[in-house]
Amino acid sequence: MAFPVPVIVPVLLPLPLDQPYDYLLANGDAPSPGSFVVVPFGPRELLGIVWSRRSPRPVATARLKSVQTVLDTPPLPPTLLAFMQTVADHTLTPLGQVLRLAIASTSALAPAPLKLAYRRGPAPMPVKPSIVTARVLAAVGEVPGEAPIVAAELGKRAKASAAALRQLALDGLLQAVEVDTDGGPASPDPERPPLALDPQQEVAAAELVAMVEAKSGVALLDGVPGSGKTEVYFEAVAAALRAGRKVLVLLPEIALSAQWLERFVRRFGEVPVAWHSGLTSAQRRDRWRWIARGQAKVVVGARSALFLPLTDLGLIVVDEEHDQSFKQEEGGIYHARDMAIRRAAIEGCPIVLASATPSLETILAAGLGGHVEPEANWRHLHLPARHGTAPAAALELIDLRRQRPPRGAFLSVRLRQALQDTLERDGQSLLFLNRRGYAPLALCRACGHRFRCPNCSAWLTAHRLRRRLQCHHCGYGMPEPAHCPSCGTVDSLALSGPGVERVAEEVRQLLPEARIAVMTSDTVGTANAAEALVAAMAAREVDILIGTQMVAKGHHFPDLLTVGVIDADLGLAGGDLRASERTFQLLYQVAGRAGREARAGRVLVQTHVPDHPVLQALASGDRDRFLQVELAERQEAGMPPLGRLAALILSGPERPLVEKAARELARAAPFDPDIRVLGPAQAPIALLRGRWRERLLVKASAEVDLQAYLRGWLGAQKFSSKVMLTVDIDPQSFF
Ligand SMILES: Nc1ncnc2c1ncn2[C@@H]1O[C@H](COP(=O)(O)OP(=O)(O)OP(=O)(O)O)[C@@H](O)[C@H]1O
Ligand SMILES: [Zn+2]
Repeated sequence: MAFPVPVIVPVLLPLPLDQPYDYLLANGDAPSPGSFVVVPFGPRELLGIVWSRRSPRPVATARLKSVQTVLDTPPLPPTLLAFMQTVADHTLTPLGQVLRLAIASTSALAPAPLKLAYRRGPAPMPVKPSIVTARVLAAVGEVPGEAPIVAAELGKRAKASAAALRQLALDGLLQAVEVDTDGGPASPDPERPPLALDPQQEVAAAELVAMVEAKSGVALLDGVPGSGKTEVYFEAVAAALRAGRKVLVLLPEIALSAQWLERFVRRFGEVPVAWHSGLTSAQRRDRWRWIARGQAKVVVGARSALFLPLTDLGLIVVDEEHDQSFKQEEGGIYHARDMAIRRAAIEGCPIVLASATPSLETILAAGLGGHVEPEANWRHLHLPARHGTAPAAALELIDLRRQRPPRGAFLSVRLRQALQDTLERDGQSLLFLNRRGYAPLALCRACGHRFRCPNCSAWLTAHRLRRRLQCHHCGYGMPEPAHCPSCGTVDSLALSGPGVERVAEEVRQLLPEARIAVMTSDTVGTANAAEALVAAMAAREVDILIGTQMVAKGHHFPDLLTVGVIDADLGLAGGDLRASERTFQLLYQVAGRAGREARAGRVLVQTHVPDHPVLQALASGDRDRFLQVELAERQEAGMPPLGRLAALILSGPERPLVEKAARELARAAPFDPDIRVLGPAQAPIALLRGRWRERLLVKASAEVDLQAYLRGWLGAQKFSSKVMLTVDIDPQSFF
């Protein structure tokens, strides 16, 4: 006689741990890897998932605790489990922390709400049924086995009250059951007619469709703004849908993507399933379930969507692949574009990276720029011209050293005239300044005291609308002071430099008749507000839109004729490795908003350094030469993408402890002739949200297995509980 044998199941918990723990499951078959379970952990109960690999430190069976519940949520698919392991290995993030990314919210696991429904019950047909009874029984069908009908629907069809149905159930003529009525989202239809593609679009679309059919490949879809990149990759989306497979599209700031969604609906007739941080918990729950059950055919989302339990993927798209928002900097540091390439490989599907200004990483991998051979399986698809007749907008540099704005103002005469002309020609203008608030610096006129954040090494930014001084790193804020805290002088607050609010003030004085709107995360705090403002701009209810990088992204405003860049030099200061690359990307993208339809556009760029390579590249339109020069410089310096970097950041509330830990860590670095460890050095933002920060930078040549080196080094380190180590592989920011 066989006794039920308890099985041992490894369970991964969403904690910063690298390994699963073993648990016992009494009397049962081991649930498949990826299944959701609830287990005791210390005094708590935690949700975890069954992992595919046993704990490397086995514990005697007698001491193992038991799994409490196995949920009937669909298990995470094996490809997602493999992907999670890949992310953990690449980013040196504990596996359990990666799991946390994949189980975005536990409420998402709640089963679908059930509805009351009726089917035919066991009691025999009455000889003389009432009229209502006859109608109801006709509606549910004669045989007990038939599919139940939801109560409300049945009541309507048979013109019967809820009470009448209940009575019939008591009589056994009906049988009450509960059904899951969530049929999932409507499916986008690939068979709707696409736009007629122009020849260059046609060629690119055909290549992408071929990749979808071949189920592999990485394509850089490199097209100037307005060339129709979206329309082109929509054809690849259609091909994947026709093949019965699913599609994941990653967009930066999905909350801002109303125009993209509209175009999707025009092409496919239905909205895709959107996934982003602005969802309510009910929306999150429904959508997660649709995805887990395979009902969502197209999912569009911000970087977090990369960890959704999609199966049968036929295509991944990363739009605006160069965008900084794809890098998650906290709670598991990863780059969604780089990880998306890995997920595509695991899923066995192609991936499209779309951009008008690809990152140097992508340029290099695609073999563009002639530096190296493209990586195997990479393709470069080029759309060199705008769709339609609109010529590219003319770009003019305004040398602020010669054409100085009037005293106390920030717009040169040339730019002021352009705004006025545009208004008279009934066109719209866009002014871009990548700085929120009114002024970046607040100081006392009498003693020069500057206001800084108590929690961060940063100056406070003045926000006029709210009459407050604010820290953009930690959110600390204080009301505008009536007197100087240092010398006591009353009314001595001076605000220095421009932010978008101040530019808006200047434009309002200049063109009082113009309708002006400001677009920053302060003025449009929610996705709905952003959507409304974009709609107002598209509907010509705004003459001049002034904003931060929020205005640069993907918008298509047919009557936008003039783009003005208030301070092109802003991003060039500071000496960040990617300062030039990023400034070029941002300005090129903003410039691309001008003159997108019938009327020609122009772009005016104010700068103090018109000879800077970035500004010369913008003025000449020679992007590829600029990229060559940048790549050559990176090669010279051994910097990414031609070399590799990792940043180690130590932080904690007590400065001496952090500094000591950083020194000890540096001292313990193993020798390797191909690796240099730089630092420790105080971080540029030495105090952030009340934590002191020290940085080390690890620099290696491209062939080195940096992760292996770091694992060997960091694995042996012990830190005080008051010091935290954060590892940032391929860092994008260096603050
Ligand atoms: N073949 C086509 N037929 C009709 N309209 C098109 C076609 N291709 C593109 N368009 C239109 O041209 C505009 C620009 O296209 P789209 O936004 O796809 O370009 P893009 O390259 O993604 O631009 P950006 O990089 O600026 O976001 C859109 O309004 C789009 O609908
Ligand atoms: Zn702060």
